[in-house]
Amino acid sequence: MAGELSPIDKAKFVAAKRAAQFVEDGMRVGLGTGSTAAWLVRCLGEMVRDDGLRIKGVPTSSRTAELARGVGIEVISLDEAKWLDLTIDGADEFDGSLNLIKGGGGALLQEKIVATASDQMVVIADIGKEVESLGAFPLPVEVIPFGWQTTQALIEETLISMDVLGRTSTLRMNGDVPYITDEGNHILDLHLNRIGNARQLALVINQMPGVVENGLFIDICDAVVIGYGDGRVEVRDINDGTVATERLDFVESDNLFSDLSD
Ligand SMILES: O=C[C@H](O)[C@H](O)[C@H](O)COP(=O)(O)O
Repeated sequence: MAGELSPIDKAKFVAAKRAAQFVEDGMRVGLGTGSTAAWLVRCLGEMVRDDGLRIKGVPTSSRTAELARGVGIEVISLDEAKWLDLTIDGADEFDGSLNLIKGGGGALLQEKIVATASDQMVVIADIGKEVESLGAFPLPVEVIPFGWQTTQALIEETLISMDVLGRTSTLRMNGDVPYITDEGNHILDLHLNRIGNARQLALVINQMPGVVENGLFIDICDAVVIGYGDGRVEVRDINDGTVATERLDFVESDNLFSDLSD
């Protein structure tokens, strides 16, 4: 029931519901991963089922692919789509320039490839994800399993030489075993506290042997839809500088909202 959802879940839901309005008939859409993106996929599934919306979705993880198929969205690969009209995804942090940390759910690699292959990327997030400076959320870095400890040591040494605060990293675990991404890799989470120069850090990390990709999304996101627990949503567009706030009045009555609480 709607009343059982936390304010954060309500915020994620309204952000996703509002962002779904950006999706037009015939579009090829990148489908993000995570709890906020899952709301988006459900909203789009409802639009496909009830409004006859025809879209082709490119999922950014096996989890999202399964959910998208389950709600009736036609799923295609990025190679089939080649280029996307729009990608909508969650984020772990976003700053005032709409630079992001992503990968808290382990899907950063496919997410970055898909977002970069899109005309537009829209992030959906609850207001708690906004930060003045990126880095309080541990920065995920996808590394190949071969020699991961050597890669980790190299990353840590480099962070020290760059005088980046924090300097520790941990191998992400799934219970007692290392977490494995969809691409068969591991994730190192870098505990940095605050990232001064995110652009430089992203470039330096990606130059290291063993690193596949990092979770910093710089100059990729075009707009953010921010949800609040009371049903308000704010849409900020970095390209034209517009900010619009509205309240979605369907919160308590929406079928998805009352049926699902994941
Ligand atoms: O790897 C996961 C993704 O980058 C997610 O989009 C990110 O972690 C945000 O997830 P959530 O919406 O569950 O907070």
